Amino acid sequence: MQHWISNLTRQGVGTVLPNEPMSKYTTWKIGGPADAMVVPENPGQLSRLVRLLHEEQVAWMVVGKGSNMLVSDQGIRGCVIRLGSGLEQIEFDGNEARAGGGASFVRLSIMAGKQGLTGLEFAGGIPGTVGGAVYMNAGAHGSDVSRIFKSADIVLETGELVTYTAEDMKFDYRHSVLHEQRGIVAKAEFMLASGDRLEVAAAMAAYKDRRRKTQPLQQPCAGSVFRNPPGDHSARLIEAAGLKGLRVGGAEVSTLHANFIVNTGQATAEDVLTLMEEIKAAVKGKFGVTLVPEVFFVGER
Ligand SMILES: Cc1cc2nc3c(=O)[nH]c(=O)nc-3n(C[C@H](O)[C@H](O)[C@H](O)COP(=O)(O)OP(=O)(O)OC[C@H]3O[C@@H](n4cnc5c(N)ncnc54)[C@H](O)[C@@H]3O)c2cc1C
Ligand SMILES: NC(=O)C1=CN([C@@H]2O[C@H](COP(=O)(O)OP(=O)(O)OC[C@H]3O[C@@H](n4cnc5c(N)ncnc54)[C@H](OP(=O)(O)O)[C@@H]3O)[C@@H](O)[C@H]2O)C=CC1
Ligand SMILES: C=C(O[C@H]1[C@H](O)[C@@H](CO)O[C@H](OP(=O)(O)OP(=O)(O)OC[C@H]2O[C@@H](n3ccc(=O)[nH]c3=O)[C@H](O)[C@@H]2O)[C@@H]1NC(C)=O)C(=O)O
Repeated sequence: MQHWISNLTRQGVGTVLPNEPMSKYTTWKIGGPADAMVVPENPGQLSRLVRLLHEEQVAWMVVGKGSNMLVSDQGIRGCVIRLGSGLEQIEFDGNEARAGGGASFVRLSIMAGKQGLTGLEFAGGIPGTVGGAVYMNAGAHGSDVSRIFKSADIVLETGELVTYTAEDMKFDYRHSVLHEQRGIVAKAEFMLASGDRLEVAAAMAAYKDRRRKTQPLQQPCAGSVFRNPPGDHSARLIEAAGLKGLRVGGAEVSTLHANFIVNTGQATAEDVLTLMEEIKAAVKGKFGVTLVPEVFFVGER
């Protein structure tokens, strides 16, 4: 076992899982092993873990629910951090919601609705963590995280804990400052408004119904594969290029939604990457538009 892995085991910074298959932690169900996954159970363990990795110069990354991530078949060299139960708590204080970075974003939205709070209805079908949603400025149905975000406690690469406001986060379409400055969202606060419980529930049910009809929720996928180009929809371009149903190995352009790639059973990361390249080439050739991936490819290739 590598020195740093046995060292982490001794340091009490959370559960250490050597050689952990990442396919268990991605919604595509794809990905080779991480050298080690570490699951800190509380903010203190998280800070100490990041500080130790920094001191030992071990490469690390954080995974939420792996719903926007393509992990290489060779897996990930270094440490993958996944937030444990003490970083999944959700609480409400008046119109404010506070959630650990590892909390389910869907669960947060459902609980907010039950409290009679409005603002998180859009999150009902986004199957990630609060940390992943803040990192991505996740959004749907005309809203996104930036509209309700108040602040976040973030552990920086050095282990230092900072509190970032909405301005600090530099939110944009599927973008936050964390794309340039590495850090882990340990906790986030959202400012909601008091609303009508029944109206919130009805809006969420309508969004859910629309998703069921337009997105392949029953097949392993990672949501939209490509960002939308300004003023257009990647799905429209991919469908118009005649690519629905196109397959490479076990990866297929969804026949329901053209910007989703589904794992039909045994897809590898290479299958998905090759299919993405074919889609990009066809759309560029036909419409002159360069599609930009929304999903992150991580690991060794
Ligand atoms: C069926 C389906 C529907 C979807 N619909 C939508 C949608 O409508 N709108 C939308 O925006 N997205 C959608 N997505 C994509 C995805 O759910 C979102 O991007 C989500 O916010 C990712 O969260 P995650 O926890 O799974 O992040 P992951 O995929 O685990 O990670 C994504 C990125 O966030 C980083 N990250 C994760 N946790 C943290 C943390 N605590 N601190 C700092 N960085 C972190 C990771 O390092 C990585 O770079 C959909 C996906 C699926 C499968
Ligand atoms: N295709 C894929 O690869 C994946 C798709 N998904 C989809 O994403 C969505 C969220 O997934 P996940 O984060 O894992 O949460 P869950 O599916 O675990 O949802 C947790 C609970 O919330 C309920 N729920 C989910 N969405 C809504 C909503 N919009 N309004 C009200 N209640 C809701 C669920 O009810 P109920 O059981 O009735 O839905 C369930 O009781 C689900 O629709 C799921 O099917 C999730 C992961 C991977
Ligand atoms: C799923 C994601 O977010 C989704 C989010 O759920 C939905 C709903 O708000 O709006 C975006 O999709 P989208 O632009 O494809 O929205 P949809 O409403 O599904 O489709 C838009 C339009 O594209 C066209 N369309 C869609 C699907 C398809 O197979 N073919 C097609 O031509 C239709 O004209 C449709 O009206 C987000 N995607 C991006 C890249 O911005 C994600 O980011 O992972």
